[in-house]
Amino acid sequence: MATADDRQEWAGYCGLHCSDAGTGLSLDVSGARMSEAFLADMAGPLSEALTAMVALEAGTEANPDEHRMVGHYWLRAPDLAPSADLGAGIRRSWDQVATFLPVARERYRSVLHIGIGGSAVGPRLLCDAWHDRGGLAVRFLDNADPDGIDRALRDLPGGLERTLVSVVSKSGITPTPWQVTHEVERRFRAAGLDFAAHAVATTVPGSDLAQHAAQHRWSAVFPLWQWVGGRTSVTSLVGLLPAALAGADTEAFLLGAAAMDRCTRNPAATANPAALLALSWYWLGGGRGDRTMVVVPYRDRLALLPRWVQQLVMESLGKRLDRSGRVVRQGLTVHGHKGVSDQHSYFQQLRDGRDDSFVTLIGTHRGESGESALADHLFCGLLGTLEAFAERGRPALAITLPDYREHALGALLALFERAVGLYAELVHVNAYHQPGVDKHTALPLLSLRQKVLDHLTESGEPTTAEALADATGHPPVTVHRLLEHLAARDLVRRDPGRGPADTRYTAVAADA
Ligand SMILES: O=P(O)(O)OC[C@H]1O[C@H](O)[C@H](O)[C@@H](O)[C@@H]1O
Repeated sequence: MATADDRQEWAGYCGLHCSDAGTGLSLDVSGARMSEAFLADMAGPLSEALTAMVALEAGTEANPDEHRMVGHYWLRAPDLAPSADLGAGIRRSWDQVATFLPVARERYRSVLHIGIGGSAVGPRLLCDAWHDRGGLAVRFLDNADPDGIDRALRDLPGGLERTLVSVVSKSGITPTPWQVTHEVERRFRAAGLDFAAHAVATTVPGSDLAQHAAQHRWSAVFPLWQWVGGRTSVTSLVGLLPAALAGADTEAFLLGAAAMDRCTRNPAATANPAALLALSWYWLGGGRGDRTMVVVPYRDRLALLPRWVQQLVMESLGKRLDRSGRVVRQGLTVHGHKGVSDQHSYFQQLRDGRDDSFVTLIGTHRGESGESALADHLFCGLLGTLEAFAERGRPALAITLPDYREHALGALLALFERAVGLYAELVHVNAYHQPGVDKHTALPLLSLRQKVLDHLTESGEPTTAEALADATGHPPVTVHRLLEHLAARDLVRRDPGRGPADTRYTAVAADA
């Protein structure tokens, strides 16, 4: 017999349960326990947010700080683009991939995808989710770690001679992809291979990367546009090219995203899953991100989803200023990995300790055809977690998908893109620029590295960090930290003293 609490829970669940027939996605935000009064109070701000979203999709300068439009929704609905030219450009980019695919499949067995941030996180999620679609083996070089490159090149199907190098950088100037590309080019040269014949670039026309690819006669250059941000580029060729090379059905992926976009244009909040998510985030975090969002996909193939959501949310919402220039230091912290695994780790704190987060559990009803009843163990882990959090009064949201195939995943990613855009409107921040990101943090230290090695080589004398600081004009702490690294790499000899101040360093070898 249902108790009064059960009936109350049931009423709240039914009132806010949102299912979209077009995508099969269902959203349950009842665990947020939003009040009727809150929903009523937010009707106005939400209406304004939805109106701003209509203007954004019509091509207004929704990113005023960079004087740009925001066009990732047009990527899956080119007819929405504010000009026929833009729409035609998007379709041409699809045609360019379709033409390239058979050539690539014939010539290559592997892909080395070089990119970082939004030029890697989304593509990696797609290629991991659909790793067995029978296409090329796609490996990601998304960090400046030579060991990571060695690992990616080890046992590369077909070896370097059958490998396509796909360099993705919207701006075309991000240092790490450049450094990694030069390193990979060295590996190709050492193997006696013509790197340019194996290389393609995806970047904004006219960028340094585009010019470099043209000058060095790389195989192809695929287009990006300034009105697509890195964190919202997964439905551009940034995601479509690697996914297509991996053998995925990228048309279904775009159709799923477009279907969710249609659903999240609905002005009725309770029928708009993105609106419900944005309102839940606002309610749970007081519009200040006072609770951390923990994203937990209950599928191994979606284990990289939290990293994609993390960049999308935190790079969009984590802003010092709001749109009127007030200092707000906004944000919404995201972490997570996968269920059920995480239930046996940090869930202890989430249920029992600090009450400063909310979970968003993401499950799929189906996996691979004919999978065992273990899939029910997995899904019941999700359901059990919802109950367990409710029991402790800890907020938990749930998103369920029919499966993790292209259409469903397109819908899921589009849902989060729209929810972030609506939430940003509710808290009045520009979600589409990233003034806090410095692409060039390593460059001054690399320059100092060379100065230190040159100085030690010229002097030949054991030298302290402070003396090198004076000689190079850098703080002694910075110089000492770098010297300790160079000593550990046997690039300088370290004569230890009692502490950092009286340790001396001498050059031992030419710059490695
Ligand atoms: O694609 P790129 O221009 O190389 O940029 C790669 C990344 O650089 C920065 O970190 C931006 O904040 C990210 O949004 C972007 O995805």
